[in-house]
Amino acid sequence: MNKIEVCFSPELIHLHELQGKIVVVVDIFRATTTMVAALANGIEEISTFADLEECRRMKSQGFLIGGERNGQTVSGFDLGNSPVAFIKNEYSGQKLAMTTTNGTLAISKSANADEILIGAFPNLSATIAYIQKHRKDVLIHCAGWKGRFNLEDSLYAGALVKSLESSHEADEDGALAMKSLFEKEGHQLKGYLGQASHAKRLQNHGIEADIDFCLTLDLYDIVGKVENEKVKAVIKP
Ligand SMILES: O=C(O)[C@H](CS(=O)(=O)O)OP(=O)(O)O
Repeated sequence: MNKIEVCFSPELIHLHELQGKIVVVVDIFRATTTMVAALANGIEEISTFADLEECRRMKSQGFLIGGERNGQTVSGFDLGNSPVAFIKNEYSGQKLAMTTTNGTLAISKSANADEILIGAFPNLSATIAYIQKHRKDVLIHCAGWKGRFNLEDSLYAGALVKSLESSHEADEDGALAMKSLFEKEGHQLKGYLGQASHAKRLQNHGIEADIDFCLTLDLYDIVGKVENEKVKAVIKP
């Protein structure tokens, strides 16, 4: 049986071994959900940047540039960090460069993993199917918020731990705790996560549609995967 564990913040990732594992990076609100929505709606590949100015420079190389700081679209960028911006296929065929507060940092801190997947509720089942097929130990890397624990990434971690229980043993307390949380609250994702502090921040920015989208299950049959430092869609797990 393989193992599954949870890291609750990029600040704690140094405590975990990444080599040989599939690392699932998750930032439900909103970076990884936005990446999955972008790929499912025709974006060819996504380059991620922790540094804002590096990301901005990609515009001159023909990239669409998307990003936020403190939840607000960066001045001069084409897009912010909203998954809903992609759902009408408007940017199909383009390459996206992206920088966000938490999600892109978690991806850069996962570089030593065997494989890096991009986790989101709208492609939860596809990601589960990919992991079941590839049979490796799994580490769920929650992006959290500015180094802190958050509810939404942790509940997603619980959903993965629960769904993989026949193939992956949760042998550490974080994974066991999140499985219990998902067993208790997973049936009412939108009700439970509506109280999360990041959901409230998004409400304050007037972007309730993003919350709803980020908590919708299984809209897409693709897996987001980092290949040669770009996030791409794997269509068939
Ligand atoms: O855009 C978001 O929702 C957040 C912004 S912040 O952390 O609330 O400042 O960024 P993300 O990297 O997607 O968590």
